[in-house]
Amino acid sequence: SYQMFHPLGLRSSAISSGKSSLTPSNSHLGAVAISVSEIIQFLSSRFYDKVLSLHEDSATPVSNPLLAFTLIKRLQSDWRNVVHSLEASENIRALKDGYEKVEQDLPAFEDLEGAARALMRLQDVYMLNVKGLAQGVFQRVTGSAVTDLYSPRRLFSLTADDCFQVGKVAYDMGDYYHAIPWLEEAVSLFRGSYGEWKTEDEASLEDALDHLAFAYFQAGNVSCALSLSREFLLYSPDNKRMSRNVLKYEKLLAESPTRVVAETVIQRPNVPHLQTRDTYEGLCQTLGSQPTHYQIPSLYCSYETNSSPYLLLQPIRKEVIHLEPYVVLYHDFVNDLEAQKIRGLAEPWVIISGIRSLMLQPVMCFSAWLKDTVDPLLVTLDHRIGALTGLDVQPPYAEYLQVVNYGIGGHYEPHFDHATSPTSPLYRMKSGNRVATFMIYLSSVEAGGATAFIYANFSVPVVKNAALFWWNLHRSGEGDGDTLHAGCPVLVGDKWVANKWIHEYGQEFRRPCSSSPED
Ligand SMILES: O=C(O)CCC(=O)C(=O)O
Ligand SMILES: [Fe+2]
Repeated sequence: SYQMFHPLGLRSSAISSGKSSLTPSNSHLGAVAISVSEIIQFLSSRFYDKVLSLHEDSATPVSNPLLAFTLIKRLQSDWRNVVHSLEASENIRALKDGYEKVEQDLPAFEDLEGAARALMRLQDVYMLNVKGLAQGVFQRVTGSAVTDLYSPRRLFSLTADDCFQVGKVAYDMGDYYHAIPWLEEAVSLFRGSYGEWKTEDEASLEDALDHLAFAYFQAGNVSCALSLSREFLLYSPDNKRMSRNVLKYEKLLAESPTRVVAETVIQRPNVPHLQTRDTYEGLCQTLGSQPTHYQIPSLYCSYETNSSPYLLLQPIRKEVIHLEPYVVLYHDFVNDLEAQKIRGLAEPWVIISGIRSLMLQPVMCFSAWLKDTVDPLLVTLDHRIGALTGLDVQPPYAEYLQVVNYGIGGHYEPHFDHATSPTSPLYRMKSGNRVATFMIYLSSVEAGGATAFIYANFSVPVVKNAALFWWNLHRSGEGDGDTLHAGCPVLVGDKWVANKWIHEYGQEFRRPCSSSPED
């Protein structure tokens, strides 16, 4: 029996999934998907079908001599004729025209760069193994221990060219710490598929060897650089530059043979918050590291009514997570419908671009401010927050609800919610500093995304529908330095939170001041 061939490098999967499952609200990506699917439909209705029909019944055993002849003829000349026909060139023109129409809406190189950096951040924070990532699994490797951080239902592996592009982004930034493992993976995958050229690939085994050799050289590992350069010359023996490199590396090694064994430890590139980075990443990995209630009796769970008639009817389960700073989690503060409704209200403002929201650049999140007049639900929530905390959350004593959406790799660097400088724009509301934060988790995430309190040394996993409350200021009005916190990168999933920031004014009788800075 004969194998099916797909012309034009189109895979059957790409054709059958013409109109992808993306929703129209996912603006750019949706628009692209529809246009591309039109092109594919155009191709499939004419050219593709024609070639397909040439191969019909080719899987059934050939017993009829006429059939045998026509089958051989189809494969020998008909297919070639169709491919070289005028019709084929018309189709290729249609494909190009369609591409040019959508080209400016497609992701730019900066988007690819941002996505690659997001992958590397996930790799760092969760100590993910590159080989595993390339195979579609999310494993943390510490020493010889391997932990599955997330088990996807469907494995989605990366190609050699995918790994090369990630490595290249790091390489171009002089970040050999990240470039090396990704280029290693690219080299190993390219080696395994040598000779199977893919139309969509930009790089080849030679490119990967070339970059990896130079990355090793830059990192001080001359012997690796030498053996990779020699391998390169097996494929491209005429490359003058590489021949010169090989001579240079050989000379270096001859001059100082100790380089052969020298283990070079490459440093991870400096990132902001270096001093707090290790604690932060450790807290993100443990996904909720607050001490258990058995260990510290002062931490407890209770049903909160706060003597409010509103809450007597429907008490909310309160879990005290930490005492200094005082952090509590209110379970089921909202229900699924309410959470969905708030996400929906914010969505038009949050989704700037389907593609860009998939993997985002530095701040890594999009936010929307929802005024109480937008929907009665916001007023209900204000009442609920007020009843629960005993604080006045009417404007101007609290800000509008801020809804934040994090894409994959999205995170929020360590920060304080309160103003730490007298010139902060937070004082424009003329109601003082942000005395407290009330943060609602509007979605669950599959992996990652915990809220980490760096100096206080604990983290809270995302608990859908729960709300986290903490005081940002001491009773004296001074900022509580121990509230430094961060949103850990989202490994898998779509994280949504809503913040209600409560200000100092309006709370004078609800949270009386004290001159003791410890309070
Ligand atoms: O997303 C988180 O877990 C933290 C968010 C946060 O700190 C903020 O929005 O100010
Ligand atoms: Fe915050």
